[in-house]
Amino acid sequence: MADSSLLPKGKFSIDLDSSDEIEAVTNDVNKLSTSDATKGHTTVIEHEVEVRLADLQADPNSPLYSAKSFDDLGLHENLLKGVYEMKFTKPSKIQERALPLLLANPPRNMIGQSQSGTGKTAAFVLTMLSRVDYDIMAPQALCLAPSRELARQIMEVVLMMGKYTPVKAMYAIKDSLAKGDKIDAHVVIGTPGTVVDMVRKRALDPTKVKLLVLDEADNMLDQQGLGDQTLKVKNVMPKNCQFVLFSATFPENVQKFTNRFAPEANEIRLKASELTVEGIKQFYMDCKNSNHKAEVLSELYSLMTVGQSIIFVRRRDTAEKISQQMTKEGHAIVFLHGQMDGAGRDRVMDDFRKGDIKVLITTNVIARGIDIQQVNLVINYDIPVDGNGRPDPETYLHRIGRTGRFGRTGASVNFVHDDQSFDQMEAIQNALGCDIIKVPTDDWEEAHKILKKALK
Ligand SMILES: Nc1ncnc2c1ncn2[C@@H]1O[C@H](COP(=O)(O)OP(=O)(O)OP(=O)(O)O)[C@@H](O)[C@H]1O
Repeated sequence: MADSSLLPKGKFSIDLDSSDEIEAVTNDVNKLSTSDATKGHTTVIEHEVEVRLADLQADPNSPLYSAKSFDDLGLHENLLKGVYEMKFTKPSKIQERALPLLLANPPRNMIGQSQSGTGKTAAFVLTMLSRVDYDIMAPQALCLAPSRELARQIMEVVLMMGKYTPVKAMYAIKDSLAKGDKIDAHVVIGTPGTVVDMVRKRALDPTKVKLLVLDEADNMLDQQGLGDQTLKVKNVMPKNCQFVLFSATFPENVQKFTNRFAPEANEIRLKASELTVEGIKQFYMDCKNSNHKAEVLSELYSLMTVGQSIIFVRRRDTAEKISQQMTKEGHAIVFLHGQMDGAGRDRVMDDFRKGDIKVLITTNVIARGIDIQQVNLVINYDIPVDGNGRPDPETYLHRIGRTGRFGRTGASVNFVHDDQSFDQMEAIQNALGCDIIKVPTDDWEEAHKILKKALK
């Protein structure tokens, strides 16, 4: 059968040093509800943001800079139509560097790192949509993400970018497939446990998969978390499958796994000093004790006019408790954590995306990947620590990266309330080499002034 993929034929060579420089289709996404909000949110960008973005995209030191246009990246015209309809005018650095390497033949593995909010999703979605042979209705590109929320968001991007292609995409997330049904789609977006389950039940045939993408790859390979399931998925992939790993962070302890997972990969890496996003101003507030944190939070929200914000806590019960307290005080707030059922999580996320709800309180379950451009404040109510209680700079970066998306500005505020939490924050600050500035809790006028300036 003729190959009807959207790959440019014979256009690229593999060369790491080259880095310098319809009617839509099947919306059958396993009948799960998806939000309309993401469709609109990239299309309406305020004038100020546009000006700032144009400046950044012209600045060679910015991660949003590129010398090329999307037209130069060898993408099929049907994909370019999708990209331009999303109002993407120029690629970011990671898109410009990664796409030619990802699309080159023979396919080569990729380990790609770029700051939060710099457009990694488009890089791998365009690769998936380019590699698929649309004449064959079988899973050929599989993308794994750490949460159903992120899988749903990636699906939205697949459907928008693939609007002028005949792509059919389906979910492999919990409850997405009725009993006895099978995945018949070109592109599959899922979470690793459910993919393993579907393969075991023969609902997902992995034999024609050409491309496996791990979004948030360091998280997906974490040996104390999803690593086991992700490896099981890898083990059923065909021999010549291309492995593509993307994240904003690749901590040292997962590097040996990433290199083993994706051998001989083209690698695009960041230096430690490049990890933080310049547009996100970082603050902390020194609270007297853990009860005082709740008071400071209330005070903060009664004083500030915040666009949308996410509050991160360590424990699910804290999320519920604070949500109840703030609801009583009249704030439109919802909580989301991993113990809730899928439909409940989807509802919360959709309401938040639409902007109906302004404040979302959550655990690390959505610390990564979630892209809501209106979020301009992230609060670390609890400083992020890993499974062993040690300060966790990677999770910190991902959490604060929920704001300051693609050149936008935002603020993050850390709550500390004792020596231990202060030391944890300081350890994160030192690890990332960033400045976290104090905002007083005893002078609200001053606090208001500082934060208002940052949130402008
Ligand atoms: N070339 C572009 N021009 C304009 N906007 C873009 C471009 N590429 C991506 N975006 C937008 O930038 C935002 C961030 O992109 P994306 O979610 O892919 O970031 P990311 O690098 O995956 O971040 P994270 O590490 O947090 O997952 C999205 O809203 C996306 O639509």
